Amino acid sequence: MKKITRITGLKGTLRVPGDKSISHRAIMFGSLAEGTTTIHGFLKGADCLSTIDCFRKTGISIEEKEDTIYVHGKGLHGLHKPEETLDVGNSGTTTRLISGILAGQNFDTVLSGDASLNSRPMGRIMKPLSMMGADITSIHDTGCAPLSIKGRSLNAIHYDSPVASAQVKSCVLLAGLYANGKTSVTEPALSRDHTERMLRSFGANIVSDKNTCTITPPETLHGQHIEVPGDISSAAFFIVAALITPNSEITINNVGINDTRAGILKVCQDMGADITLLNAREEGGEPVADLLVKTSSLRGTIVEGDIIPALIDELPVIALMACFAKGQTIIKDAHELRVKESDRIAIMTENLGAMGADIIDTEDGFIINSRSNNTIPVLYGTNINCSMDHRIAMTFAVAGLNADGETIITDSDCVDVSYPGFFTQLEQLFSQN
Ligand SMILES: O=C(O)C1=C[C@@H](OP(=O)(O)O)[C@@H](O)[C@H](O)C1
Ligand SMILES: C=C(OP(=O)(O)O)C(=O)O
Repeated sequence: MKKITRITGLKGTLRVPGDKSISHRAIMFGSLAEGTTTIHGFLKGADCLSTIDCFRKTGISIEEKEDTIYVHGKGLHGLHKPEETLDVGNSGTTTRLISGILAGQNFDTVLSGDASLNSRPMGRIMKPLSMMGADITSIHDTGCAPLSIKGRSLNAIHYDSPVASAQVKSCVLLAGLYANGKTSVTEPALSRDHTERMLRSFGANIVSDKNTCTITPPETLHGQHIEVPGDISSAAFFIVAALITPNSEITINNVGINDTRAGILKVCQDMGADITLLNAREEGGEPVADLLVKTSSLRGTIVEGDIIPALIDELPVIALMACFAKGQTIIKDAHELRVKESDRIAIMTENLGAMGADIIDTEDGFIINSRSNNTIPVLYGTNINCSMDHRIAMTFAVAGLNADGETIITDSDCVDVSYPGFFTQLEQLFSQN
């Protein structure tokens, strides 16, 4: 449990933990490669630890020495049948990506996670995998995990995905490693492209053309060194905190700003935010920069269309930011928020409404108005129900810094899913005033 109260400003420099999406993929692809993959900057959040645990249970040795993770890959056909159910914890990424890999093995597995994970839709991967000839079923016939996967040889397909989801795209591409020809996926808007970039660096032949990418099954993948950039989805909480809290100026070093992830920077710019990108560079095949963020006078905007996949996990904190912007903000085309760790549309509307914000939910987003003509509306602290959803807990920690009274976050430990140490780093920025 955490109690948060209003602060007078955020000052200082920080580095956020490694990117969650890249950390998962480094373990997975390293396990399937020949030789050792070394990973620097790996995110030791609960989700990525679930990925490590699953691969260890399939016989991969993964060690940690002095902040580097060593994955001793056994090649594309080196995994073993696990002796028990693979526990995917709270992690949708682990579940959907590993399913693509397991579908093409010569053994059977069962995957299961926590209550939230086991209520998230898996039909979206069961459908394309079944088209490839995979044997994957929802054990309780709910369309959700636990999943039973009976490994077998797979057929190459072209899949037109109805949803812009990197997890679906990656699942199909990973199954494509084991298919009898070229497998391609077309998505309605481009989702994060870390799988394509990293698999290419491991030696796979992947061609991307607009919203379609095609994989030719490789003979082998080769172990790599991966430098994991800071996670922009984690940086987002500090970006918004500095923008909406008076007297703030912070620098966030080493943030991944891949175009397919950095939609929040575009939205902040549209809202009039004062953010400067410093030292833009490329590290380990991913664009990275340091971000200088200052308190800003914000205006409302419309967030919709193809940018949504590039900021999907940031929408809760963007909705909070909109409460501090002059005028109206409309967020739409974000139906996917309803099937994350919680229904993030419902939970944001419930909690921001309880704090006094003018927010209504729509089928696929929110409409948010400033509460008054003042640029600084008043939010009131209250008890936050975050349904064990890490991004909701962190969003309301930021809200509480700008609310009257106490904001109480009961399930605050859930931040460990993607950001262990979040509260300590946040506190360090206000103790420096
Ligand atoms: O591929 C990934 O690493 C992720 C993809 C996104 O999910 P969807 O593919 O369901 O949009 C995102 O929300 C999740 O946090 C991580
Ligand atoms: C949706 C998320 O992750 P996942 O789908 O991997 O559980 C997230 O981290 O916000």
